[in-house]
Amino acid sequence: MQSASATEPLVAPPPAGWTEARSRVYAVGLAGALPATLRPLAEVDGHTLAEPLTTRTDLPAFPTSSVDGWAVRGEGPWRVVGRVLAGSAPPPLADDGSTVEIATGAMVPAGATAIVRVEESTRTPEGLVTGTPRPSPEWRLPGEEAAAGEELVPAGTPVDPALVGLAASCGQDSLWVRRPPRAALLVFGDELLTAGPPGAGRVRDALGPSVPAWLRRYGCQVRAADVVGPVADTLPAHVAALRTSLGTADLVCTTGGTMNGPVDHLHPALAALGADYVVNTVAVRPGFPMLLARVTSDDGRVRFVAGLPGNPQSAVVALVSLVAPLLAGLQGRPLPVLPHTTLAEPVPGRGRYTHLALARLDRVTGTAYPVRHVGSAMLRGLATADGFVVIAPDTSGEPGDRVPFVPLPLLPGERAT
Ligand SMILES: Nc1nc2c(c(=O)[nH]1)N[C@H]1C(S)=C(S)[C@@H](COP(=O)(O)OP(=O)(O)OC[C@H]3O[C@@H](n4cnc5c(N)ncnc54)[C@H](O)[C@@H]3O)O[C@H]1N2
Ligand code: MOO
Repeated sequence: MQSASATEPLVAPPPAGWTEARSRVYAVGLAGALPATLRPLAEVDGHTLAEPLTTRTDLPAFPTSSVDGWAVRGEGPWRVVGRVLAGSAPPPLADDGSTVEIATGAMVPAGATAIVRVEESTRTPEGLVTGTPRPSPEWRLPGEEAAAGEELVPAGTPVDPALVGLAASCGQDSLWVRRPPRAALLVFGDELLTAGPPGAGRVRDALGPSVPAWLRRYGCQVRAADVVGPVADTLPAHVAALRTSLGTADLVCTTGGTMNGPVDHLHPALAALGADYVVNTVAVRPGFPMLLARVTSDDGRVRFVAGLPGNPQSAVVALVSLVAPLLAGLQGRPLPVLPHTTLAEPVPGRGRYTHLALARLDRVTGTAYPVRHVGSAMLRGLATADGFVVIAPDTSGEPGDRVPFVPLPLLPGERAT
């Protein structure tokens, strides 16, 4: 591991290619994956499976009637010898010509040869049951869905409500999971206003209110107290703010100060903290000065600082490029596979840089349309886009080209109109 004292600048590796940066950051996140803990089912939504989900029994665990009716043995008419409701283990149906009334979900008694639906049965005046069973079985066999011990879902899968329900059906009371990462945000820039209209050389802080929301959509926990800024444009203030945030957060995002301007203190602050770079600058436009650094504390605990460039759209490019793969690794999830989309219109390349170009997806065809107002200082284009099309270095995008697409972490219903 590289380290540096406060007096020597950090050794800056050359710009990483965008694809390489994604996979490097992911691998480093995975190597520092959050600890696995055993949590009750009611608390695991949004966590990540640290062990595969297995079933403790066959599913279903017993032959289960799928209808209300009569479990019969042999040929009818059948003599009624009892009733079996869901929730108990019935005695066997011992004699041909006998039947028990059965409810949906009840265990089918041993010896039953068919089930006649109640609406397809009749009672004789003597109380015997008649009817014709359907040709296909009316009950579910043990192991039809899964066999005892079978792995149903691999480790690394995000836990969602469907998975929680499945785990309960499998007889699990708790699961080994990795928790959502804790993230913090430090906003740098004395020129930033936190209220009112911009003017007279000052701009509104657009990232303090929005980056925590993006981070939450990537599954992070971000407490209001962990959003700090603007931090004063001095090195001691930067170092102190980073040190405090790193005390509780797994990932501290910072905005601004990634370059070498007169008040850009991020790099010297990282040096003062003994951080080492995972990635320092990425050959992507916009967002080139983005970085990810790693801070290892005396107890061996690893935490990360993601330096998001100050230009607001560039900050979001850094989120999708570095922060998303890092978070996947930290949670033990797979590196997100990028879907492909077809370009509806030309998209220029950016020479030897990868170009991440904001685009909107046609909901019906899945085709990508570049949006307008996409300068790195602008957010207007972002607010209408679904994500970014990826134009590889030394290429340009032509209509009909299939290109990777980096989605924004939008929720169902957003961008629907
Ligand atoms: N000499 C060079 N200067 C710059 C280069 C370069 O290659 N050589 N690269 C430019 C690029 S690319 C970017 S991106 C920015 C990155 O700058 P920093 O990360 O150091 O950010 P700042 O200088 O603090 O701010 C840049 C810009 O963004 C505005 N800003 C910052 N924070 C916010 C915020 N929270 N909300 C809204 N706007 C914000 C800030 O006012 C500046 O206009 O560097 C270029 N310079
Ligand atoms: O690429 Mo900067 O990141 O142009 O805004």
